[in-house]
Amino acid sequence: MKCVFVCVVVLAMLGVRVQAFSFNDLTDYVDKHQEEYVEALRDWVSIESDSSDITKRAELQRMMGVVEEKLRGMKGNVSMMDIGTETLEDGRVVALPSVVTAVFGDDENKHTVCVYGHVDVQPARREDGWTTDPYNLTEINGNLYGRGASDNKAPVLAWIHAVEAYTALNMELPVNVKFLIEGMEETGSNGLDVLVESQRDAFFFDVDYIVISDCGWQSTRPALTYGTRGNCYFYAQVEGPKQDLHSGVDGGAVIEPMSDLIGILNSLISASGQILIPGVADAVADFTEEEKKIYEKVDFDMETYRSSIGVERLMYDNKVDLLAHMWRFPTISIHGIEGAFCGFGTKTVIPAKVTAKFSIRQVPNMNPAVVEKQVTDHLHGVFQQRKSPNKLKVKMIIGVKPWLTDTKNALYEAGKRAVKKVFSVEPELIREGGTIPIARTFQDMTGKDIIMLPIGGFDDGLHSQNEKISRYNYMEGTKLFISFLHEVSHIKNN
Ligand SMILES: CC(C)C[C@H](N)C(=O)NCC(=O)O
Repeated sequence: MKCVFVCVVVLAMLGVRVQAFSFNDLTDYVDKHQEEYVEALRDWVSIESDSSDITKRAELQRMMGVVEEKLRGMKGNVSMMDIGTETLEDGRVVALPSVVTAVFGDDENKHTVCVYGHVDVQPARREDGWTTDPYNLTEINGNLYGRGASDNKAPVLAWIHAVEAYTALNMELPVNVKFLIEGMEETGSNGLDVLVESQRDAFFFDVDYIVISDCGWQSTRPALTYGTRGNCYFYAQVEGPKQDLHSGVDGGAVIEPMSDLIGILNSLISASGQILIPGVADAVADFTEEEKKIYEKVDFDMETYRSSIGVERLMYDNKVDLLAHMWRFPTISIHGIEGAFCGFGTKTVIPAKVTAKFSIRQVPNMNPAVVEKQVTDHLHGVFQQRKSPNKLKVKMIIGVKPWLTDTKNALYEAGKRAVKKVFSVEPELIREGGTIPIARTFQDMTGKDIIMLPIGGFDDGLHSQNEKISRYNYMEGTKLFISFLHEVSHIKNN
């Protein structure tokens, strides 16, 4: 408190008036700066910071520099943390993008909140079926379309703008705020867990709470998220002839790698979504009656969801089972096959080497190391039965554990009050089917309380064509973060 008093006196002597907290002034500030916020998002979206494409690594590093510059401009204590290198499939060693950290305030009488976010994106090309240029933010009917708009550039900007609003109005930040912004989230947060471990007694020493806004609501109702699934991402490669062959000339003479690959992929999952790999489902935590009751109450309209994603029928015909399979059961998705013919036209090739990419979402109490062995043994077993002369290689590329927390604590209460203040409704408590790789690391390595405070809409189309965030969610989300910081400052020390 003494420190706060001294600061106020010094600022008064310098003729700077410290304004008392006024939520209305802060929200007016956000409303008046809407266009600037949209322009900032436009600048960020224009950078193709795709972490999965090594040819875009310079752009990704430029993106990290833009974040650094913005935070420096706000007079934060900013660092660009080097997180080492990664070795690519072809053996090349390349630098990982720097992680940006920034510190606003070090008042030991205040709580310290660490905001985690990422500014890398999934790939996007106009030809994928986008109606607008994915890297040129385009507003249509109140929605801001662009790759990374919702995942996770607008939420990161909203956090920055929340802090900026306090300082621009000479209003004291109610808590110390630290930022940790990375550029590899979409590909498993490579290098970040090592950084978190090494910073446990440095950057994290005074952090009380970690907040993540890298997810979305389940409906139009604001939500607080208390669980994410993990992910095990696999490559399965079948290699046959020394080069591609002609299916007319050579077809019939060779056992085709693609047929082998499709054959083994077909052994992963049944038509009704049941995982067929022995042992994988055994570790899954029991689905309790208590949990079912929670899911029954979730404000989620299956029909709205079904039509928003454009399918005829969903895998389950009741809300509880559907939510359970989106949030708390493992699922297998087959993403693509490298080396396979996938262009326009009717090329009649026999591909010589094909690599399938698939992933298995992880839930409590699965263990990626165990899943890796189960999948590898299973695929080799099925492949062996085919008696193929081709070669199979199976490799787990990403192995991330799920995250789950208890919401009965002061942090979630602060989140609830913040939502109520801005949206005049109680938030929904939801889980998330996607993966935030570092969430579990934060939990295990720092032991800090974590909250997920999403501002994305349920229909934002993350990773898909026409990803967007609504102007409403972006602006009200900024107000939510302002309110949250204020509410956290009221948490009593134990
Ligand atoms: C909805 C997810 C938690 C958002 C996240 N940024 C993400 O896409 N993570 C990677 C994933 O594949 O889930």
